[in-house]
Amino acid sequence: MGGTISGLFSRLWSKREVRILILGLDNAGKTTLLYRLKIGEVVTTVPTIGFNVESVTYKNLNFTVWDLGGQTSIRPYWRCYYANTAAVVFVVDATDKDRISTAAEELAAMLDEEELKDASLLVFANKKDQPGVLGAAEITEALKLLRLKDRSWQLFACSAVTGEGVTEGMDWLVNTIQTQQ
Ligand SMILES: Nc1nc2c(ncn2[C@@H]2O[C@H](COP(=O)(O)OP(=O)(O)OP(=O)(O)O)[C@@H](O)[C@H]2O)c(=O)[nH]1
Ligand SMILES: [Mg+2]
Repeated sequence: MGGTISGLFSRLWSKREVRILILGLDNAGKTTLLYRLKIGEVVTTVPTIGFNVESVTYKNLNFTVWDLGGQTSIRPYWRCYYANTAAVVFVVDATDKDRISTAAEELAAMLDEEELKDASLLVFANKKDQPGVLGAAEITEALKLLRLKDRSWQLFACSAVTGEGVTEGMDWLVNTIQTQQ
């Protein structure tokens, strides 16, 4: 009985806030993704100075989704948001071949952080609506994802603009978070 009650409480508690961070370099499409999740539409964005935060209900889970600015000068502040994060959605601009290595460095530094050791990782290779983008295999390689240890991760190609691939990624995330709780 006690187990049932505490199980119920933990489910209620987890319903209160599943905290998700959307991270990635500037111009990756994080804010576009956030508002696609929130309102299902493409919004006109400006570079994020600071953050946007929205409550998003997806498949009966209530997420608090933080979209942090990705500019070089803002990245040092990402760490202020790491505590109690269930999952990181790392958005890569698949058209940006020149900066994939920078994205890889930022990802590696982030995953080294103790506060994120239990966080799942969803990588979105964004802007797949554009021609000649980096493929999933190339991004997996560049981000060294196959070397990740003790981490639930998955990569999906998507377009925050057309919506293609976003549901597939979010479904994986919901399943992963639910099985971990
Ligand atoms: N073609 C295409 N453009 C996209 C896609 N997602 C975002 N963009 C565009 O990329 C630009 C940057 O998008 P944002 O969502 O503002 O990028 P961000 O990652 O929030 O950038 P910062 O706030 O500076 O960190 C905008 O012009 C978007 O319209 C996509 O899937 N396809
Ligand atoms: Mg933004």
